[in-house]
Amino acid sequence: MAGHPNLFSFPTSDALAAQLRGYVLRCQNSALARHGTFRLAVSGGSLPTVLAKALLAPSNGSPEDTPQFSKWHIFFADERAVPLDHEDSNYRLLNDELVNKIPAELGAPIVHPIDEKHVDDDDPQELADLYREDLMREFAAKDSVKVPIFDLILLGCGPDGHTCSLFPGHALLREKDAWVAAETNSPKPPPKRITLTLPVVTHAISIAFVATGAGKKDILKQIFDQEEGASLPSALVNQGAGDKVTWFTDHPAVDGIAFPRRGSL
Ligand SMILES: O=C(O)[C@H](O)[C@@H](O)[C@H](O)[C@H](O)COP(=O)(O)O
Repeated sequence: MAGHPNLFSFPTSDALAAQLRGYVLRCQNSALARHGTFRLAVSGGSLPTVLAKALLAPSNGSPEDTPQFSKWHIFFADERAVPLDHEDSNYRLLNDELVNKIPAELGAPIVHPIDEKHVDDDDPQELADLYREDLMREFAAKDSVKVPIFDLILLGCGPDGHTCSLFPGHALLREKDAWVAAETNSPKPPPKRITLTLPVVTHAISIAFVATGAGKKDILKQIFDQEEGASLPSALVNQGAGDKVTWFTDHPAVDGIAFPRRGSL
């Protein structure tokens, strides 16, 4: 994949949110021009809160700066195998932080949750298979496709370098064919989850990470600056998707990273 990921660092959370808004809306606008809908996937963690700050800010009134939520299909980059109203649910988090706060005049997105009937299964494979079927309906209704091509995937990066529910050293990192995989042994609780796989993540048109705070400094240094970081899940996204990847960070998170970084998009 051509090019290097774009690493941006911002002085404040307001500055980051403003740039993230512009980026997401550019992704939206080109997706709507291409196929009339905006298909994205989001992670859990701190991402939904930052995304809400970005998207619920007032528009400057231009069509380009307006989220057209009724044309959005939101999937989950990863989800925990818990009921949808559980405090660990990424669906609940996204609703609480963003979806339930969208003003009526901006329309409502279609959000694609996991199938709640299977959250108590011992093995989350059925959950993963059902989520794949949902993706098939959206991405492969007319033509068969090898992988779904999301317009945008929004990711977090854990302090161990994980992203989605793809954890360092897990066999899932070698998955080549499946779209959605089951994780039964997540080091970050809860242990049972489903996740998009690396091929799906790296085939997206655009991929953005949001990683802030001094707690991310050591892992970002490994991911960007050190060979030992090359096998970390977040680094594998960088390698697989190159300059399709944009990192939104703050200054404490990139403290000590050697190569130049740009301050605004
Ligand atoms: O559901 C999850 O657990 C997340 O999707 C996970 O991959 C998250 O994005 C990272 O752990 C970063 O989390 P923070 O943004 O909170 O650091």
